[in-house]
Amino acid sequence: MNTALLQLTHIRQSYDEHHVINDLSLSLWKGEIGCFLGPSGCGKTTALRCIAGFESISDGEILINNRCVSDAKSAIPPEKRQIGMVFQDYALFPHLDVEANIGFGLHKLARSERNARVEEWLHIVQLSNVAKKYPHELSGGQQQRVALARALAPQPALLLLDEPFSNLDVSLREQLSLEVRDILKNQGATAILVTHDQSEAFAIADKIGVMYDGNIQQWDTAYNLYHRPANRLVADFIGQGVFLPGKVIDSQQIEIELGILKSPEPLTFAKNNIVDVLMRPDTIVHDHASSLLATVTHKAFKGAEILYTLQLTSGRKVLSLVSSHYNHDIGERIGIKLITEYIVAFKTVN
Ligand SMILES: Nc1ncnc2c1ncn2[C@@H]1O[C@H](COP(=O)(O)OP(=O)(O)OP(=O)(O)O)[C@@H](O)[C@H]1O
Repeated sequence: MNTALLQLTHIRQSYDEHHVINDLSLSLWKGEIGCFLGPSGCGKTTALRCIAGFESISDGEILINNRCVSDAKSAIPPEKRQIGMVFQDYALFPHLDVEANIGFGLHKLARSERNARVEEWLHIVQLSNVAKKYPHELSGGQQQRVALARALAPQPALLLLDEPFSNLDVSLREQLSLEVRDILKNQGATAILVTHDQSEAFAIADKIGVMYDGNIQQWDTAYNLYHRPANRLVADFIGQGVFLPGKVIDSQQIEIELGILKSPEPLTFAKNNIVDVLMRPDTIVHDHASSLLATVTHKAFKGAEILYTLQLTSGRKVLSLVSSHYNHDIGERIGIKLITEYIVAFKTVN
């Protein structure tokens, strides 16, 4: 018995001759928050629209709660899929006040029950004090909270959020995405979010699908996408870093110019293979006592940390994230050491 709340199996979708979704599969479990992350045009919104039922699919199958809602031959209309939606532009009803917006999808409930549900959601999204106001009288963040409450009040099986924070300024975006995560988790809601903002995806999602050309390259936790990227596309897209050439010594060791890296698990390369090894800014750690030296060629102040660009003896450059208490000058030579839990390496492309 399949227990995923949402299951996409080899789905395809195209506009005319243009294939937008190519053989996309995923499982999202009840109570999980998923996210489609990827560059513009990779098909994130289209994938969400297929799940919502606004687009039909030409191949594969979409199941919600074990019920087929779309396949190549048939599709259940959006309003019968038990989904809630939150859009980038909030899409609130301008002629209805906050209370009426939240109560909009609750017409099947008796009036007292509906009022109680609206009251409860006003409290959850902390908008009881503006219950009688109209959307145009609210800030962007408040409007998005109303949209969230309106979508969740009817208790949908699945909530879909399309770039919900992109109209908000950066600081509010981060704060609201954490708030929304808490609300979804407290309600036990299952949700999928579309974004091209990594920090937003990291802040809110349990599982993130990095998309390219209409397919998911890796469906995984933020930690694994960053530390254990499945391929070069994911490694390049997620976080920062550079590749250094390395030589495979044996099944668990690779030599790079900074020393020998040991892998806790067997590597898939043959001895003497030349590979590209991913160096994240947190792999290169500042260490006064180290005799391994690198020259500061650039620095970007980030507040708590400084992101240094360091030139190695070979002339190659790496990044290093260092506490901003260590404020070095351009041209200074500083001690570094390597900290790696996993080795991320890919076959060198010529
Ligand atoms: N209604 C449409 N008709 C024809 N082509 C479309 C339509 N909607 C989207 N596309 C095309 O499908 C591709 C994927 O679009 P989609 O909006 O899903 O990408 P996205 O990853 O959400 O991008 P963004 O981050 O820019 O919103 C793009 O090449 C786009 O031009």
